[in-house]
Amino acid sequence: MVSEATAQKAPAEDAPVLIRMDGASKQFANGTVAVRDMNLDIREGEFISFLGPSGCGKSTALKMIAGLLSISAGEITVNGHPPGKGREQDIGFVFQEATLMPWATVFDNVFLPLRMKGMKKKYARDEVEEALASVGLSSFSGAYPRQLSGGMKMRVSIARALVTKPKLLLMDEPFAALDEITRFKLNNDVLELWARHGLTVIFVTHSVFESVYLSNRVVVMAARPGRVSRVVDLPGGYPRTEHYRTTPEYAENCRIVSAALEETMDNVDIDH
Ligand SMILES: Nc1ncnc2c1ncn2[C@@H]1O[C@H](COP(=O)(O)OP(=O)(O)OP(=O)(O)O)[C@@H](O)[C@H]1O
Repeated sequence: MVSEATAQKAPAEDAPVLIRMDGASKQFANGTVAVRDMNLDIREGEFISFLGPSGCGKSTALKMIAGLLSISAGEITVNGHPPGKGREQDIGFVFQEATLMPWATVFDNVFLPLRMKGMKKKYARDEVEEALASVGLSSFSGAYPRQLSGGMKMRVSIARALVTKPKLLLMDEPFAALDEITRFKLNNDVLELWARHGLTVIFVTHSVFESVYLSNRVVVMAARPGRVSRVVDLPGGYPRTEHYRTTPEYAENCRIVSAALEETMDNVDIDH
Protein backbone atom coordinates (compact mmCIF):
# COMPACT_ATOMS: atom_id res chain seq x y z
CA MET A 1 0.00 0.00 0.00
CA VAL A 2 1.49 3.33 -1.07
CA SER A 3 1.06 6.13 1.47
CA GLU A 4 -0.26 9.53 0.43
CA ALA A 5 3.18 11.13 0.98
CA THR A 6 4.85 8.71 -1.41
CA ALA A 7 2.06 8.30 -3.95
CA GLN A 8 2.88 8.89 -7.60
CA LYS A 9 1.18 11.99 -8.84
CA ALA A 10 1.77 15.05 -10.98
CA PRO A 11 2.67 18.06 -8.82
CA ALA A 12 0.11 20.75 -8.04
CA GLU A 13 -0.25 23.58 -10.57
CA ASP A 14 1.17 26.01 -8.02
CA ALA A 15 4.24 23.94 -7.05
CA PRO A 16 7.36 26.14 -7.08
CA VAL A 17 9.44 26.33 -10.26
CA LEU A 18 12.73 24.43 -9.83
CA ILE A 19 14.21 24.95 -13.30
CA ARG A 20 13.65 27.95 -15.53
CA MET A 21 14.94 27.96 -19.10
CA ASP A 22 14.60 31.37 -20.65
CA GLY A 23 15.69 31.58 -24.28
CA ALA A 24 18.45 29.08 -23.51
CA SER A 25 20.60 28.31 -26.54
CA LYS A 26 23.76 26.36 -27.28
CA GLN A 27 25.97 26.81 -30.28
CA PHE A 28 29.10 24.67 -30.44
CA ALA A 29 32.43 26.02 -31.65
CA ASN A 30 31.95 24.33 -35.04
CA GLY A 31 28.77 26.39 -35.60
CA THR A 32 26.18 23.66 -34.83
CA VAL A 33 23.16 25.13 -33.08
CA ALA A 34 22.32 22.19 -30.81
CA VAL A 35 19.60 24.02 -28.84
CA ARG A 36 17.85 27.19 -29.94
CA ASP A 37 15.75 29.47 -27.75
CA MET A 38 14.47 26.92 -25.23
CA ASN A 39 11.81 28.28 -22.87
CA LEU A 40 10.54 25.94 -20.20
CA ASP A 41 9.57 26.05 -16.53
CA ILE A 42 9.86 22.78 -14.64
CA ARG A 43 8.10 22.60 -11.29
CA GLU A 44 9.28 20.77 -8.20
CA GLY A 45 8.13 17.17 -8.25
CA GLU A 46 7.57 16.95 -12.01
CA PHE A 47 8.59 13.96 -14.09
CA ILE A 48 9.47 15.41 -17.48
CA SER A 49 10.74 13.64 -20.59
CA PHE A 50 12.73 15.22 -23.40
CA LEU A 51 11.67 13.23 -26.46
CA GLY A 52 12.87 13.63 -30.03
CA PRO A 53 14.85 12.28 -32.96
CA SER A 54 18.59 11.84 -32.88
CA GLY A 55 20.44 15.14 -32.86
CA CYS A 56 17.55 17.34 -31.65
CA GLY A 57 19.56 18.55 -28.66
CA LYS A 58 18.05 16.46 -25.84
CA SER A 59 21.40 15.57 -24.27
CA THR A 60 22.74 19.05 -24.82
CA ALA A 61 19.74 20.60 -23.02
CA LEU A 62 20.17 18.16 -20.13
CA LYS A 63 23.88 18.92 -19.81
CA MET A 64 23.18 22.65 -19.87
CA ILE A 65 20.77 22.19 -16.93
CA ALA A 66 23.41 20.14 -15.10
CA GLY A 67 26.05 22.82 -15.66
CA LEU A 68 28.16 20.34 -17.67
CA LEU A 69 27.91 22.52 -20.80
CA SER A 70 27.98 26.30 -20.94
CA ILE A 71 25.05 28.28 -22.34
CA SER A 72 25.68 30.44 -25.44
CA ALA A 73 22.65 32.72 -25.03
CA GLY A 74 19.64 33.09 -22.75
CA GLU A 75 19.47 31.91 -19.17
CA ILE A 76 18.89 28.81 -17.07
CA THR A 77 18.33 28.77 -13.33
CA VAL A 78 18.15 25.71 -11.11
CA ASN A 79 16.67 26.42 -7.72
CA GLY A 80 17.38 30.10 -8.36
CA HIS A 81 21.07 29.59 -9.22
CA PRO A 82 22.89 29.41 -12.56
CA PRO A 83 23.56 25.73 -13.45
CA GLY A 84 26.48 24.28 -11.53
CA LYS A 85 26.56 27.18 -9.09
CA GLY A 86 24.15 25.85 -6.45
CA ARG A 87 24.75 22.88 -4.17
CA GLU A 88 26.22 20.28 -6.52
CA GLN A 89 24.80 17.45 -4.42
CA ASP A 90 21.30 18.65 -5.30
CA ILE A 91 21.68 17.15 -8.78
CA GLY A 92 22.12 13.48 -9.65
CA PHE A 93 23.07 12.53 -13.23
CA VAL A 94 22.62 9.11 -14.82
CA PHE A 95 24.26 8.54 -18.21
CA GLN A 96 23.36 6.09 -20.95
CA GLU A 97 26.27 3.87 -19.96
CA ALA A 98 26.51 2.86 -16.31
CA THR A 99 30.16 4.11 -16.33
CA LEU A 100 31.20 2.12 -13.27
CA MET A 101 34.82 1.73 -12.15
CA PRO A 102 35.53 -1.94 -13.04
CA TRP A 103 38.21 -2.34 -10.37
CA ALA A 104 35.96 -1.14 -7.54
CA THR A 105 33.15 -2.93 -5.70
CA VAL A 106 29.51 -1.89 -5.97
CA PHE A 107 29.87 -0.23 -2.57
CA ASP A 108 32.91 1.79 -3.65
CA ASN A 109 31.26 2.82 -6.91
CA VAL A 110 28.26 4.20 -5.04
CA PHE A 111 30.53 5.79 -2.43
CA LEU A 112 32.41 7.78 -5.11
CA PRO A 113 30.36 11.05 -4.98
CA LEU A 114 30.67 11.14 -1.19
CA ARG A 115 34.41 10.42 -1.41
CA MET A 116 34.76 13.31 -3.83
CA LYS A 117 33.14 15.52 -1.21
CA GLY A 118 35.85 14.43 1.21
CA MET A 119 33.78 12.02 3.29
CA LYS A 120 35.55 9.09 4.97
CA LYS A 121 34.29 5.65 4.06
CA LYS A 122 33.40 4.67 7.62
CA TYR A 123 31.03 7.65 7.89
CA ALA A 124 29.44 6.98 4.50
CA ARG A 125 28.30 3.43 5.22
CA ASP A 126 24.69 4.32 6.10
CA GLU A 127 24.19 6.56 3.07
CA VAL A 128 25.69 4.03 0.63
CA GLU A 129 23.69 1.15 2.12
CA GLU A 130 20.49 3.17 1.97
CA ALA A 131 21.10 4.06 -1.69
CA LEU A 132 21.82 0.40 -2.53
CA ALA A 133 18.69 -0.73 -0.67
CA SER A 134 16.59 1.77 -2.60
CA VAL A 135 17.53 0.04 -5.88
CA GLY A 136 17.27 -3.48 -4.43
CA LEU A 137 21.00 -4.25 -4.42
CA SER A 138 21.79 -4.51 -0.71
CA SER A 139 23.25 -7.98 -1.06
CA PHE A 140 25.57 -7.00 -3.93
CA SER A 141 27.57 -4.43 -2.03
CA GLY A 142 30.81 -6.46 -2.30
CA ALA A 143 30.33 -7.53 -5.94
CA TYR A 144 32.33 -6.16 -8.87
CA PRO A 145 30.69 -4.68 -11.99
CA ARG A 146 31.75 -7.68 -14.14
CA GLN A 147 29.58 -9.90 -11.94
CA LEU A 148 26.43 -7.86 -12.65
CA SER A 149 23.86 -7.88 -15.48
CA GLY A 150 23.29 -4.74 -17.56
CA GLY A 151 20.16 -3.89 -15.56
CA MET A 152 22.00 -4.31 -12.24
CA LYS A 153 24.86 -2.08 -13.44
CA MET A 154 22.31 0.58 -14.29
CA ARG A 155 20.80 0.23 -10.80
CA VAL A 156 24.25 0.82 -9.32
CA SER A 157 24.54 3.91 -11.47
CA ILE A 158 21.16 5.14 -10.17
CA ALA A 159 22.19 4.43 -6.56
CA ARG A 160 25.38 6.44 -7.15
CA ALA A 161 23.28 9.35 -8.46
CA LEU A 162 20.96 9.17 -5.43
CA VAL A 163 23.59 8.74 -2.70
CA THR A 164 23.91 12.49 -2.15
CA LYS A 165 20.11 12.73 -1.82
CA PRO A 166 19.60 15.12 -4.75
CA LYS A 167 16.35 16.97 -5.39
CA LEU A 168 16.82 16.74 -9.14
CA LEU A 169 17.60 13.58 -11.08
CA LEU A 170 18.76 13.98 -14.69
CA MET A 171 18.72 10.79 -16.77
CA ASP A 172 20.20 10.67 -20.28
CA GLU A 173 18.69 7.69 -22.13
CA PRO A 174 19.58 5.44 -19.21
CA PHE A 175 17.80 2.30 -20.41
CA ALA A 176 18.36 2.52 -24.17
CA ALA A 177 20.81 -0.40 -24.21
CA LEU A 178 18.69 -2.75 -22.09
CA ASP A 179 16.24 -5.43 -23.16
CA GLU A 180 12.55 -4.55 -22.97
CA ILE A 181 11.66 -6.58 -19.87
CA THR A 182 14.54 -5.07 -17.88
CA ARG A 183 13.62 -1.65 -19.18
CA PHE A 184 9.97 -2.01 -18.06
CA LYS A 185 11.13 -3.13 -14.63
CA LEU A 186 13.52 -0.19 -14.30
CA ASN A 187 10.78 2.20 -15.50
CA ASN A 188 8.68 1.05 -12.53
CA ASP A 189 11.63 1.37 -10.17
CA VAL A 190 12.33 4.93 -11.30
CA LEU A 191 8.67 5.89 -10.82
CA GLU A 192 8.84 4.46 -7.31
CA LEU A 193 12.06 6.33 -6.49
CA TRP A 194 10.57 9.54 -7.90
CA ALA A 195 7.55 9.23 -5.60
CA ARG A 196 9.40 7.97 -2.53
CA HIS A 197 12.12 10.63 -2.58
CA GLY A 198 9.95 13.47 -3.89
CA LEU A 199 12.36 13.93 -6.80
CA THR A 200 12.08 16.13 -9.85
CA VAL A 201 13.16 14.01 -12.83
CA ILE A 202 14.17 14.95 -16.37
CA PHE A 203 14.42 11.84 -18.52
CA VAL A 204 15.85 11.86 -22.05
CA THR A 205 14.48 9.19 -24.37
CA HIS A 206 13.82 8.30 -28.01
CA SER A 207 10.84 6.18 -27.03
CA VAL A 208 7.28 7.52 -27.19
CA PHE A 209 6.09 4.57 -25.08
CA GLU A 210 8.66 5.16 -22.36
CA SER A 211 8.04 8.91 -22.23
CA VAL A 212 4.28 8.46 -21.94
CA TYR A 213 4.59 5.76 -19.28
CA LEU A 214 6.90 7.81 -17.08
CA SER A 215 6.12 11.48 -17.44
CA ASN A 216 3.52 14.00 -16.43
CA ARG A 217 4.81 16.21 -19.29
CA VAL A 218 6.59 15.32 -22.50
CA VAL A 219 8.74 17.97 -24.14
CA VAL A 220 8.84 17.02 -27.83
CA MET A 221 11.94 18.39 -29.54
CA ALA A 222 12.82 18.91 -33.21
CA ALA A 223 16.23 18.88 -34.90
CA ARG A 224 18.31 21.23 -37.04
CA PRO A 225 18.30 23.44 -35.10
CA GLY A 226 17.43 21.63 -31.86
CA ARG A 227 14.34 23.23 -30.33
CA VAL A 228 11.15 22.55 -28.42
CA SER A 229 8.39 21.68 -30.82
CA ARG A 230 5.49 20.78 -28.50
CA VAL A 231 4.88 20.22 -24.79
CA VAL A 232 2.27 17.54 -24.07
CA ASP A 233 0.62 17.37 -20.63
CA LEU A 234 -0.11 13.86 -19.32
CA PRO A 235 -1.34 14.37 -15.77
CA GLY A 236 -3.44 11.18 -15.41
CA GLY A 237 -3.02 7.45 -15.08
CA TYR A 238 -1.43 7.39 -11.60
CA PRO A 239 -0.27 5.17 -10.08
CA ARG A 240 1.45 4.04 -13.22
CA THR A 241 1.87 0.31 -12.95
CA GLU A 242 2.05 -2.42 -15.61
CA HIS A 243 -1.75 -2.17 -15.75
CA TYR A 244 -1.45 1.39 -17.08
CA ARG A 245 0.33 0.06 -20.19
CA THR A 246 -2.85 -1.83 -21.11
CA THR A 247 -5.34 1.03 -20.62
CA PRO A 248 -7.09 3.02 -23.37
CA GLU A 249 -5.73 6.21 -21.71
CA TYR A 250 -2.13 5.04 -22.24
CA ALA A 251 -2.85 4.06 -25.86
CA GLU A 252 -4.46 7.43 -26.53
CA ASN A 253 -1.59 9.34 -24.90
CA CYS A 254 0.91 7.37 -27.02
CA ARG A 255 -1.10 8.31 -30.12
CA ILE A 256 -1.04 12.01 -29.18
CA VAL A 257 2.70 12.04 -28.46
CA SER A 258 3.49 10.01 -31.61
CA ALA A 259 1.56 12.52 -33.69
CA ALA A 260 3.49 15.40 -32.07
CA LEU A 261 6.76 13.60 -32.83
CA GLU A 262 5.75 12.93 -36.43
CA GLU A 263 5.06 16.64 -36.91
CA THR A 264 8.68 17.36 -35.95
CA MET A 265 9.91 14.82 -38.52
CA ASP A 266 7.76 16.35 -41.29
CA ASN A 267 9.64 19.61 -40.85
CA VAL A 268 13.12 18.12 -41.23
CA ASP A 269 15.08 17.65 -44.44
CA ILE A 270 16.20 14.06 -44.75
CA ASP A 271 19.98 14.13 -45.01
CA HIS A 272 20.87 10.69 -43.74
N1 LIG B 1 30.62 18.72 -28.53
C1 LIG B 1 29.95 18.95 -29.67
N2 LIG B 1 30.50 19.67 -30.68
C2 LIG B 1 29.81 19.92 -31.80
N3 LIG B 1 28.55 19.50 -32.03
C3 LIG B 1 27.96 18.77 -31.08
C4 LIG B 1 28.62 18.44 -29.85
N4 LIG B 1 27.77 17.71 -29.09
C5 LIG B 1 26.65 17.56 -29.80
N5 LIG B 1 26.76 18.18 -31.00
C6 LIG B 1 25.73 18.28 -32.04
O1 LIG B 1 24.62 18.96 -31.48
C7 LIG B 1 23.41 18.40 -31.96
C8 LIG B 1 22.58 17.94 -30.77
O2 LIG B 1 23.26 16.86 -30.13
P1 LIG B 1 22.65 16.07 -28.88
O3 LIG B 1 23.61 14.98 -28.53
O4 LIG B 1 22.27 17.04 -27.85
O5 LIG B 1 21.32 15.45 -29.52
P2 LIG B 1 20.39 14.30 -28.96
O6 LIG B 1 19.00 14.71 -29.28
O7 LIG B 1 20.70 14.02 -27.54
O8 LIG B 1 20.83 13.09 -29.88
P3 LIG B 1 20.85 11.51 -29.57
O9 LIG B 1 19.43 11.12 -29.32
O10 LIG B 1 21.39 10.91 -30.85
O11 LIG B 1 21.73 11.30 -28.39
C9 LIG B 1 23.80 17.28 -32.91
O12 LIG B 1 23.77 17.79 -34.23
C10 LIG B 1 25.20 16.92 -32.48
O13 LIG B 1 25.94 16.42 -33.58
